[in-house]
Amino acid sequence: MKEQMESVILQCSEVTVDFDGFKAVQGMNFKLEKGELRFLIGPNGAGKTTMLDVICGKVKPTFGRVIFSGSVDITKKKEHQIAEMGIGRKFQTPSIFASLTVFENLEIAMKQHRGVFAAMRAKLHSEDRERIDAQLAMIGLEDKGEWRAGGLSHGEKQWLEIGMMLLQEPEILLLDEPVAGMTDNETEKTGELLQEIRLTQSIVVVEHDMEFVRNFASKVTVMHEGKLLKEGSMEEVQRDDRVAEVYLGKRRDVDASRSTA
Ligand SMILES: Nc1ncnc2c1ncn2[C@@H]1O[C@H](COP(=O)(O)OP(=O)(O)OP(=O)(O)O)[C@@H](O)[C@H]1O
Repeated sequence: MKEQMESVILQCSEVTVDFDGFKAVQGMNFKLEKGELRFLIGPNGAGKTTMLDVICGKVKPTFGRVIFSGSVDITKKKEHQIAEMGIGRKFQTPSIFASLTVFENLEIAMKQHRGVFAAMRAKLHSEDRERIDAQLAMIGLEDKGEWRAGGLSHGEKQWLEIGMMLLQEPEILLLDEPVAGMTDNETEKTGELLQEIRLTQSIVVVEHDMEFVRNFASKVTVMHEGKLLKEGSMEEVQRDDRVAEVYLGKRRDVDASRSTA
């Protein structure tokens, strides 16, 4: 039992979000294990992004608890405190410094994490440089460290931002549609990157691209109208009649070709 508790990194219980009388999320339960790569899917307006907003503290729930790392209820914490505790959020639009190099972007992310004194230190230690080089290799940009970040492709910018997040050493990464707008090749590489990250961290991905989900998900959570509709493997989710029903008219999302709708 104790072991089971320790393997849970995030537990959301009965989370409800009310926007002026409209319940975007209603009594949502969500449990994430350490090292999980979880996909959160559902039709438009299901409440997926709002759930990510709750977990990173951008939106405060009107009811419910979000327990991080077994003990802390983060609904009581401020957004920056939650980030410092180890929950990193990546939004759809990359927030990189376009005029700086790829290496400099990573350097800033690392120094931010270490605080203001480190940020003022002019010189990078050799171990810092090694850390950044290792990060560059992990995100597949080892040959582009000296490139201006603004000159990267869309997919590469997304990877750079993921690399910047990783240098802040989060325990959970929250990603909102990371492969939207990517080529097939970039999408595949992103899936492989997420598989590598989950060896050391936990990840929640909100995603509409069903082929991507099928290829890389082990467990999928389906939301509909602010509630949990179904949770299980992609096969289980696809076989579920209620899931098929909520996707009716959008069947291609669940069944067939790539969609980034
Ligand atoms: N700040 C807000 N004020 C009022 N309503 C909101 C606010 N943010 C979201 N909503 C509404 O809450 C519902 C859930 O939105 P949310 O963005 O969480 O859905 P989603 O599942 O992420 O959808 P999508 O896949 O289209 O991004 C929607 O009906 C949306 O219009």
